[in-house]
Amino acid sequence: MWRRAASLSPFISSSGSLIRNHQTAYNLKIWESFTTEIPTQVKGGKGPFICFVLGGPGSGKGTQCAKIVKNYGLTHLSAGELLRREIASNSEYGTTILNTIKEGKIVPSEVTVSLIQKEMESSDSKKFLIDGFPRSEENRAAFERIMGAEPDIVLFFDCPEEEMVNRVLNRNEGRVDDNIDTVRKRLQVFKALNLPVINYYARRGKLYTINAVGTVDEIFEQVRAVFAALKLVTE
Ligand SMILES: Nc1ncnc2c1ncn2[C@@H]1O[C@H](COP(=O)(O)OP(=O)(O)O)[C@@H](O)[C@H]1O
Ligand SMILES: O=c1ccn([C@@H]2O[C@H](COP(=O)(O)OP(=O)(O)O)[C@@H](O)[C@H]2O)c(=O)[nH]1
Ligand SMILES: [Mg+2]
Repeated sequence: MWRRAASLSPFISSSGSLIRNHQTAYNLKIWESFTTEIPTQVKGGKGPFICFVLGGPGSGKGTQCAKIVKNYGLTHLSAGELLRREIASNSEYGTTILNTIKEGKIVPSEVTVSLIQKEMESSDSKKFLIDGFPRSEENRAAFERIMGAEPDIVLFFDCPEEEMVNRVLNRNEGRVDDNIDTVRKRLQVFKALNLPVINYYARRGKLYTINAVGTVDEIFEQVRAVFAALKLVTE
């Protein structure tokens, strides 16, 4: 079992410097994201803790998720990895998914949500880190509708485009979408479809913006402050 404290720690609520003074690469009105209360769960506290991890391609989502898993024991579900696994398994949607990823577009919500749903429902975990999803308002609505759940918090790794492009082009994981043409398309999709989701969660007081420039450890210190403030306790 795990639980959360009833309010944010003084560290975040009094100084708030980690998030409050940060000018985002995309000029988001992140002041709206501030809340002095822990976000309420739509499921009355009965469902698992859900953290969505958002950010452009190469912003460091996967890298930071690995550290969150190590330090806080959340179960990591990367939507992109689930889709790549589906391609590798030659499933009925494999070719469609592959072509969509090559184009930097977004796979139909039903496909992605059903993969996430399968993972969540077959797991005993009570805390999930959902990485790279939702990528559009339609994705978000489909998750809410199908899962009957909302995230408790959303981390946004905010990174300048030039840095994201450099990281993607140097990633060396042999991905079909890590090339300059696809990454340019992915950045357009990110701005057009993913930023509105990020803004939505800012308005809902669930967004924690992390400055994604710096060393992996420096960035993780900001993440640690968010989790410390939430007092996620594993019992
Ligand atoms: N803070 C950082 N500084 C420089 N390179 C980084 C940093 N964080 C991650 N990377 C590298 O950038 C690339 C993209 O990181 P990744 O975690 O895969 O991002 P995302 O999942 O957001 O696309 C990887 O090669 C990773 O090793
Ligand atoms: O919910 C998702 C997650 C990923 N993708 C597709 O998978 C690609 C790679 O996603 P991933 O999260 O692995 O990329 P990252 O942002 O980590 O580089 C995206 O560009 C999309 O084409 C998608 O359609 N829906
Ligand atoms: Mg990733």
